[in-house]
Amino acid sequence: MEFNNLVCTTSVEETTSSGNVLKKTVHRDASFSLARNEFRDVILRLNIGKKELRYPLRDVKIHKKFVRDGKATISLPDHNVQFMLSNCPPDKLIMFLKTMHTKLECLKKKGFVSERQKLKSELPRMIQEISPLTMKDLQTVHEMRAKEMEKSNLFTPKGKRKRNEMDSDDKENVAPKEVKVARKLLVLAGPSKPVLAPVSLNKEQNEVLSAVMQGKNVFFTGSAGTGKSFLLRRIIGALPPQHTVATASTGIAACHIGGTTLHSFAGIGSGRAPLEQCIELASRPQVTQHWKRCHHLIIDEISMVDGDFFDKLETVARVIRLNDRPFGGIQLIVCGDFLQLPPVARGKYKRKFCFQSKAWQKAIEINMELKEVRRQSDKHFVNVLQNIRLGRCPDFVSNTLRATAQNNIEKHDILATRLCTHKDDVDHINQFHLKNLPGQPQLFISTDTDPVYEKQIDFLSPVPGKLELKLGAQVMLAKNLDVQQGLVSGARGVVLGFDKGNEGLPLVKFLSGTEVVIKPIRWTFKVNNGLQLTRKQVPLKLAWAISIHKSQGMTLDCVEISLSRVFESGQSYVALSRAKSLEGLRVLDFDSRCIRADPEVLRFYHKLQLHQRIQQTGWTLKNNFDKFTTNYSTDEYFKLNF
Ligand SMILES: Nc1ncnc2c1ncn2[C@@H]1O[C@H](COP(=O)(O)OP(=O)(O)OP(=O)(O)O)[C@@H](O)[C@H]1O
Ligand SMILES: [Mg+2]
Repeated sequence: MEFNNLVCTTSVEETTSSGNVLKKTVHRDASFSLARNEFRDVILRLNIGKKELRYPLRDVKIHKKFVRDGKATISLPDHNVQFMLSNCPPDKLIMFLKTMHTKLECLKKKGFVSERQKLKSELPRMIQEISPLTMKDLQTVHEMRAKEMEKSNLFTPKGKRKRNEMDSDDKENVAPKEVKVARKLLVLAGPSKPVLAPVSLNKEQNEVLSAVMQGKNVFFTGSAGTGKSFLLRRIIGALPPQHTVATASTGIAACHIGGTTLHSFAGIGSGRAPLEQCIELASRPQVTQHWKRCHHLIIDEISMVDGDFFDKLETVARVIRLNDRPFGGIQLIVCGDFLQLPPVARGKYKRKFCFQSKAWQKAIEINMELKEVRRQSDKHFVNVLQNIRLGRCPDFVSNTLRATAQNNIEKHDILATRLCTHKDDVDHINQFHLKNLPGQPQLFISTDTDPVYEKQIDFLSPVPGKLELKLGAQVMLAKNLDVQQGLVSGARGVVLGFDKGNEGLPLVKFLSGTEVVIKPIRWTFKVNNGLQLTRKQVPLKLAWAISIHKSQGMTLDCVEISLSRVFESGQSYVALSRAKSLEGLRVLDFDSRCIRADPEVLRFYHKLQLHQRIQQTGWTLKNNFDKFTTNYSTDEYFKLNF
């Protein structure tokens, strides 16, 4: 990601030396960059229209509490000026601030060239773009911080301990923030690479990102675990937050990408009312405002979005935005896997997938496919899952899955999570097991923004407002706490006790063997009327069972599946593909009849691949027509919309 051209809205405040604001101007299309002059000073450049302002940096104060929302304040007391940045792509802003801070720290270590020396200098004048952060920069800052720590007597001679004698909490607390950042970056980058090179996306993910950044309407798909949601989070981080709306078809999936549900954004209720009524609903001032402000609409788990709903959305967007282009000119970034869960069937109506809608044909410009599976590393398991995805069940697939029935996946008293086809079963299993545990239950009640929105928060939140736990309760983490320690969303554990010294918070042992007291954390949910709802709660949920529907999008440690009541195409695939490994999976009653893929979806994917092959090989339709049309009539072939 190019870090050194931060386009955003900025308010420039000229201040007195005591900080009083003398003058304030707001610029919508400002751009900040960092540069060096002939004395190696770090220069902050601000471009407003044709004007360029330059500020050599010495003392900088950064307020970054809302950096994830694309906002920050940079104060330069030496220059009596401060900049309030907003609508910055969050990831870019973070990189920019890190670079500015680290480069300045390094310069402080080397020492500034004095004004006197500058006056005497005969160096030719020059200004050049600053280089990206390197490992050397980080090491310099790391060393400086360590020295500062020593100086500030945090390591008193008496209390001095070797690092490996500390427990993990100590390590986290002792490391200053900069060192933690440095560590993280050290892990991400190879030793000789600039640290801010695009680090963690693979080639195909980067291709999607670059199509998105070119403003194309993109649909990207791929099997379960190919990193679609992972990539979406990067895409969200690269777009201006005020104009970007991240949504998903379900509350849980929306929570994975820090967004809201598509229905909540659309503001047209269930979308089943006649079009005129939907338009009326969307014409309410607050809803209209959101539609107008949205330039980039992101939708995850598109497979569960109903095609008719998608069509209505498209018309509503055009009408409300008074713009005839598809979706009223909004850029669409859509992802999901149509071979996973389909839209919920509505009575006698025939199910319509999104790709069967007129809006889809009109709007989607580029189709891309991620092929590298990241969730599972075992090639054999990946192969089994690929067959299931396509509704195939050759012998090696059924043999492999049947063999898992013998798997002993219980460890450290942590039982496998049962994935259920029906929600009622989930509640029943969890409550039954909890009740049967001896001891008093401990209740954890969330702190929500406003009890009035409890239902809405319940729908969006991955954790309940009232969480009842007991010693021995099977639990699952609902948020990434420490990726390196394996404390990620979906990680399985068991409650070992309640820490009296810590407000009675639950002490949980995880499969990795790590034992941690789980503290409440805050979730923020954006809803359509501009409100930000929050819930503060212990990030745990009961995990004897969860529904397959809610598991879509998740990565799970140890799962047990009974497929006998599967009723949807794709349901078995979603369930099985949550497991990270065959060792962490137990299929109780495998029956090849429960492996089903929707023929319409298969046809859609077939066409998609056909189209990609044509593009890749550059073959002309005319010369190679026969090779591609084995499954299609000529008519059908020419109807291909790719
Ligand atoms: N480039 C990457 N580098 C490291 N890990 C990755 C990368 N891409 C994906 N992952 C990891 O792979 C796992 C699966 O990713 P993710 O949940 O985004 O897949 P998905 O395609 O959205 O799956 P599903 O279809 O089940 O929703 C996650 O643990 C994620 O962190
Ligand atoms: Mg996903």
